[in-house]
Amino acid sequence: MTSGADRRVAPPESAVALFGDSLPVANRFADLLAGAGVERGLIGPREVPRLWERHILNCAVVEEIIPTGAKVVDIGSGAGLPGIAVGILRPDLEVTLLEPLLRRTVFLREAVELLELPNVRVVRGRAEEQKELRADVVTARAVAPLGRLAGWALPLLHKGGALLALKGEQAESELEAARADLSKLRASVADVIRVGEGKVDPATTVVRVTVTSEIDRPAPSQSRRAAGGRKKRGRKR
Ligand SMILES: C[S@@+](CC[C@H](N)C(=O)[O-])C[C@H]1O[C@@H](n2cnc3c(N)ncnc32)[C@H](O)[C@@H]1O
Repeated sequence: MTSGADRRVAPPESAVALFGDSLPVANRFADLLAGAGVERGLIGPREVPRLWERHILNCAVVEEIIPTGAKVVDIGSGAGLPGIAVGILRPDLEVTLLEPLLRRTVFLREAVELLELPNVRVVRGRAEEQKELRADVVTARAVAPLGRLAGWALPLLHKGGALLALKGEQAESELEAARADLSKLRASVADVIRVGEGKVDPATTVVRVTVTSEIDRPAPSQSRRAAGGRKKRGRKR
């Protein structure tokens, strides 16, 4: 994978302060995005000068509202945002990068290996098709409108878990527009919060949707039927 050394963008002071001892790894990630990320079309070349502020730092600060040791699923990770940025900063988290496109999962697997991130793994697939994945926190940036995203994310969450959707300045109006959809999905409370104040400018706007109910599990008789399709006829005794 090309390192992007020729397009290297020096980390700003804010990155030095935020990443601390992890700065060399974050720096390697920035180089990968500027190199292979641009060459393979995962990041636009015009993003390179603003890789740190607009992408890596903007995403990494979400860690502020992720509990210690949480299982995190990053839906539509793309080039690893926010999943890899958060995984670098928080080795206590178990991060799954969920991405359907092969080209992107190849990049993500190479990046995770090169950056030596044992707490980050890559799963290829669409969020709405996941049967086994469960999480304490789901993150997503620039993947889908809030109502649709919540429809994919909420079934993956444990009770008390939260979807953290990184949104721009339209976050409040997007949340209002999605309230009816949210109320149909699963009992939840939603708010808009700003994270990274004083660390990144502008601060990152997050719509947080916290689930307050257990995951609906089909009753055993229903699940047997669902698994087998038609109801099995027993031999008559
Ligand atoms: C615009 S990109 C954003 C990538 C990254 N999150 C970022 O902020 O740079 C949207 C990503 O969502 C992925 N995606 C689209 N539909 C998806 C789905 N149903 N489940 C999971 N990922 C999906 C796409 O393949 C793409 O990588």
